[in-house]
Amino acid sequence: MHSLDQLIDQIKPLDQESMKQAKHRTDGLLKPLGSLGRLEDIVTQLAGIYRTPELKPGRKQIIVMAADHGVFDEGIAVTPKNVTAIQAFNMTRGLTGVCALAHAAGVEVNIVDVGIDCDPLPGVLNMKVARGCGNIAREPAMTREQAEQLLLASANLAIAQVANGVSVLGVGELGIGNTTPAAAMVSILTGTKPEQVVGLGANFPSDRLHHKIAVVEQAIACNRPDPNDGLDVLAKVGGFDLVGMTGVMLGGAAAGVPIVLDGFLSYACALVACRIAPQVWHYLLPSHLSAEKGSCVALAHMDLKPFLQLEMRLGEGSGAAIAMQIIDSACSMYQRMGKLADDNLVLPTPA
Ligand SMILES: O=C(O)c1ccc[n+]([C@@H]2O[C@H](COP(=O)([O-])O)[C@@H](O)[C@H]2O)c1
Ligand SMILES: Cc1cc2nc[nH]c2cc1C
Repeated sequence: MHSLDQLIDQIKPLDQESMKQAKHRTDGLLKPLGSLGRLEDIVTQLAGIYRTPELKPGRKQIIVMAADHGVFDEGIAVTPKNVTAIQAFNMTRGLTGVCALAHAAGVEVNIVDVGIDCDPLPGVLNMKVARGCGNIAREPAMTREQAEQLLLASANLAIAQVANGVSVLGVGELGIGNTTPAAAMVSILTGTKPEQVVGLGANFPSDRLHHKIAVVEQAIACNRPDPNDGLDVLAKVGGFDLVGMTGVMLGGAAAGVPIVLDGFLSYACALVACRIAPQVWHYLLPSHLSAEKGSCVALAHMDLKPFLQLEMRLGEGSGAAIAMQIIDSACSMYQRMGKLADDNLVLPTPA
């Protein structure tokens, strides 16, 4: 995809005929109508996304976008900044939370450096824009051109994965300090005050939360992003990891596969992706409700109801990995259950 307009044009509305056929088939399965609840909705959505009622299993992959944030210098996180690089490397060794959960779900993890503050890491795809983005409390995170180019490159990465056989994409991230820009994005895109969406991230002390709120307020006041212009929001108060995740959402939708969300950072990106291309919404599948403050505000704004509530707040795509098992369960229901109409409602005649 060469331009953002082209990318947006590529995202089609879901195929209504396939959805109708999938729903009809699900209604005819050996169960009371509607009794498998949201599993039934998932199948209908998948049929609309894949544009066929014949659902075939394919590869599942989580793309983890990793980057550092200039706003770290404002003292908004307690984790050392180099943990972004260390954890990105640990992804390649299979040691992180998402790696363990993805293993259980038969999901691939694809780790991408879009702006970690370190030299390129072995085994990590290098799409580094810079070693960390600008400090949003004092300047834009990046230029509009950088945001647009990274958005397109990330969308193209997602499209290439689909061309190589991936049929379900999940989003994940790594970025010490990234709950600060994400809170700014959620605040702007939902019209909610920062104090209602700024949370503790990775264990920020609650008695210093007022400082993190003040930094988000300062970022918004200094950059004045236009809430109607998603790219402006990303460039001014986002970060490279957040642009990367948004690009994967747009690219995955353009390539016609479902996008499984993860935690708070993914909600901020989904909000901006829907602002850039409202049709993306139909391709999104929520996973869990992150424990991060602001999660309910963001999800409610998009009318997305998470499947799971596990009090998780790790990020990395950990919730997406678990939700992919729910998608597999929905497909298994659709493919393996007997039909109401067959001779499945009779007992064998006694010999
Ligand atoms: O996924 C979530 O909802 C989530 C909530 C809080 C923190 N995190 C992770 O923790 C890091 C950001 O936290 P912080 O405190 O450094 O802004 C980043 O690497 C995220 O992956 C993730
Ligand atoms: C150890 C650790 C792992 C993470 N994964 C995502 N964010 C993280 C933050 C920390 C601190």
